[in-house]
Amino acid sequence: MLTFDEALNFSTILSALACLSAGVITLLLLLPYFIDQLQLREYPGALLAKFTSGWISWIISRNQWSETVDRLHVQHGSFVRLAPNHVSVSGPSAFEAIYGHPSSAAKAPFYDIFSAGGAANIFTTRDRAEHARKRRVEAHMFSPQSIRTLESTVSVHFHALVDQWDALCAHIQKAGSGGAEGIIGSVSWKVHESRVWFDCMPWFMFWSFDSIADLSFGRPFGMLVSAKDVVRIPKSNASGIQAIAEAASHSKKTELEMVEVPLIEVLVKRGKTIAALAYLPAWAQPIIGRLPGFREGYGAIPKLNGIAIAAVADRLRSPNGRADMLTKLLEGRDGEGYRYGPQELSAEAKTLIAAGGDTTARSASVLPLDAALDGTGSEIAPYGAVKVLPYLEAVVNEGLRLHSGVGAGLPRVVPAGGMTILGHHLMEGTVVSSPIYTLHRSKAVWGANADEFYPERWIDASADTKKEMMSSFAPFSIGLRACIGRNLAMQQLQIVTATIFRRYSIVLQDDAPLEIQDSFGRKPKKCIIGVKRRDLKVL
Ligand code: HEM
Repeated sequence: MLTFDEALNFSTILSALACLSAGVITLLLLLPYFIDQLQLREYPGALLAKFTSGWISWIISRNQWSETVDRLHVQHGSFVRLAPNHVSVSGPSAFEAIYGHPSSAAKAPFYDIFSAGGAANIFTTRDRAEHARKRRVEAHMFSPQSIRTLESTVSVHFHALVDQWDALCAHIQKAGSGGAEGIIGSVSWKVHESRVWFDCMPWFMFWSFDSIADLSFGRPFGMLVSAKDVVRIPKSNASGIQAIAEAASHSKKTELEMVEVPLIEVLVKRGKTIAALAYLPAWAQPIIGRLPGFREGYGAIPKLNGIAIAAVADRLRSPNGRADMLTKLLEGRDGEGYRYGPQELSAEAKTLIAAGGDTTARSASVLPLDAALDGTGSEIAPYGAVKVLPYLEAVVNEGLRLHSGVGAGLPRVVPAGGMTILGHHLMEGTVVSSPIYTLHRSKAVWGANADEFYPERWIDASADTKKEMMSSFAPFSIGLRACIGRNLAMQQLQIVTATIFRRYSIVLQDDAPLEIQDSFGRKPKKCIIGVKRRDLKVL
């Protein structure tokens, strides 16, 4: 038992320790601000952002990333400080300076967490030489010519999607003048007012992930047919990597124990957390990642690795002879004859699933589609017939402008010698980014109706205005690190928009703005639509 004096001493020591820790923490936060090594003190922004990268992480974890940065740019102008070492610069010239071909700014440490538990891949690597090597190996997989040859593979999944939606529409007749409701797989539907109503997001996800899995590994996940968010992963990622190595070297095949996980749910949980953690120092990520609110998303990171490992292992253990992207990755060599090993193969496969599996179309016009598609004799819009339709292209562009898959600024590090942007010299080592969300909504470029979905702007624009619009339109980013899957994404978006809007009459449940998950990827949380078959004379 402590005496009164001892207890007093003990509590004095505790208080002193607490004061000391608070002092050290305050000093650690304040010192860099006053030393101002990167000379960023003059840049405006949220007060906390000047002292800690915890501020931007907090904003991201609150689902307010793109809108907060956009609001700060409206309030303060082109330059906004997002963290002690990070400045966001808005506008087309800044975008070009940071990401365009002449720029040698490398990706920031932000990207490291995206390779956690696996090797760096084409999307995450920060090393210029490694990136160039990967890009050389993979570029031909995504050339317009290669993409055209994939049309017959992806068409199977367009058919599977319309088969499911036709089955949903059939409930309208069955319900007669009354209502009805039910579930296909894990997606619920309701019939009322002569339409079937459902959330289209899971359907587009199933379609998109099945297509990318088929293109990449020669077999779909089977989500569209089962209408369920279920894929299989190895019980342990290490055993999956071992299975890939064995299959690649044609040695014995160890039995691989598998478990089922929900892919879309894993991606959503991972997406909500990973970008918030990514801006924190590497040592803090596993600590914060284990706190309530982050734990589930942090735990989802290795699961995505597992999904990629399973897909590669499965495909190598039972090849089907089709020339899918994995075949090309296996055969692919850079100029020096380098080939991917098991870790690197699964890391690249992860990027294909995560980056390529989330492409959705938003809206379209039916009139020019009928004229172009009548007589093609196909239920699925052939790419050759739809890629030349200006209004369809305008609709897809407008969807990509307002709902671009990535809204945030992609962080880069200012290279040796510094970088001058809009007349401001930024020092070597400064993290710099330019937000796509703000670029796509600038009233100076897009006009007073910048926040409206108005495809006609792409048709009505004069040549000069169109040029200005194009320099402020970068859904796939630009330069050396621009999206490698752009051709595939545009082909998929144009076919799905044309096919769906030609076949069905679609209305939104309400006019309220879509609720968005604003992580590294931006996407609607859900989108309820009312669908019925259009009365087409020719199909
Ligand atoms: C509408 C659909 C898509 C959008 C809006 C989109 C957008 C982007 C953006 C903005 C980047 C730059 C990311 C950064 O710098 O951090 C990127 C990179 C990338 N995307 Fe996409 N993407 C789409 C579809 C696809 C598809 C279908 C694939 C492949 C199957 C793909 C594969 C990649 C890869 C591998 C990179 C990294 C490229 C590199 O660093 O060299 N994307 N994408």
